[in-house]
Amino acid sequence: MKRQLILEDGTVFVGEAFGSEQEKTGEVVFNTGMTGYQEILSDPSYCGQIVTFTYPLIGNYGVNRDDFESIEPAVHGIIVKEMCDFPSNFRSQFSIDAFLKAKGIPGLAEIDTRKLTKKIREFGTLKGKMCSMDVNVDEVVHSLKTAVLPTNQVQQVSTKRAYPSPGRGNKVVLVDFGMKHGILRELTKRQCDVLVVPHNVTAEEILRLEPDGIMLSNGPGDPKDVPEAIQMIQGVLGKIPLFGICLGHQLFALACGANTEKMRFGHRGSNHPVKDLEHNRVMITSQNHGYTVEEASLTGTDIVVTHRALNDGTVEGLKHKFHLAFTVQYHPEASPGPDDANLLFDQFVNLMETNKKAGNEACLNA
Ligand SMILES: NC(=O)CC[C@H](N)C(=O)O
Repeated sequence: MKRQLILEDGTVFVGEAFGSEQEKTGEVVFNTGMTGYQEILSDPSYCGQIVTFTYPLIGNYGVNRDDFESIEPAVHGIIVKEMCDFPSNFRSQFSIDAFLKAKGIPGLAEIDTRKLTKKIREFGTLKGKMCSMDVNVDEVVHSLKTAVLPTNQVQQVSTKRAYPSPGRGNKVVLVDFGMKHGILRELTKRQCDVLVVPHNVTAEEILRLEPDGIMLSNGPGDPKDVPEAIQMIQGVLGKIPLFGICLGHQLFALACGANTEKMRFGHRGSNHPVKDLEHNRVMITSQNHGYTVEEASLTGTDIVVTHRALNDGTVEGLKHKFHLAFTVQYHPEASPGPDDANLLFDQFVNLMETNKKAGNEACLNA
């Protein structure tokens, strides 16, 4: 069966349909990872987006029960050059096609994904719609041009209620803005006693729990659409050690008085080189972001750049000059991708330990 992707600039890509028959609109983005499609399609930060894979063959090792980054995928569509119909792997339980059908997500194969990616690189991310062949293209283009992207993605994917992930180590409040489960796995691996809380938790609620640390997760959309989180961060900063990832990093920057801006086409993939400026080391990182912290806006704030993207020089890490708080724009939990930056979770545990030993003084006078 044929299906088409219609873009807001009028471009139409006709290919083979797979997955669900639902028609969905979204911001079309590309991911340059060579593996890890299951983690990518279940990463809640893709909420409302349609993901094109630049790697030409997707689906060959199937979908298994272990590699999900969320229970309900929030992505609005998947585009590939070639979809493997007969996956082969000892862990595979179903095909992408069967999985997407069950989850109401449309797929499109056999289109020129290089052409689509080049277009996005040149013009920036575009709104698009995955449609059947009998729609009126002009009408769809018109509706895409006037469509406003949603602003409530974090609300859609964040947990509705707090839930524990018990451990015997440091007490961590993990704020779920659309958390990848890899973050929870890394904290659990380090024996942390985690309480996952919804995105709209207040600073008072967190302080009442007396945690040893607070972790801000990744999440979808524009960080400026989550003002309640910015306020919460201002309320806990300097009182509890803090570690933020991706959306958490952007929210931290906003809370400290810096600014964020939308990038032309963002960073999505598991092969992004980042320089750790403090240790003069380069890491290959996993990334998925369309916004970035505007470097010029850091002047006059109390935060400094600790990491930088080597491809385009954008800010990839920050730390507070006076408080125990640091954040990264990339994904140290990997899943998918290289775990070069995994030690940041150890660094977070060390901060919590240091602060506890100092009777919380370290946090105030870092
Ligand atoms: N993975 C993330 O947390 C992404 C953050 C934000 N939604 C962005 O696109 O920049």
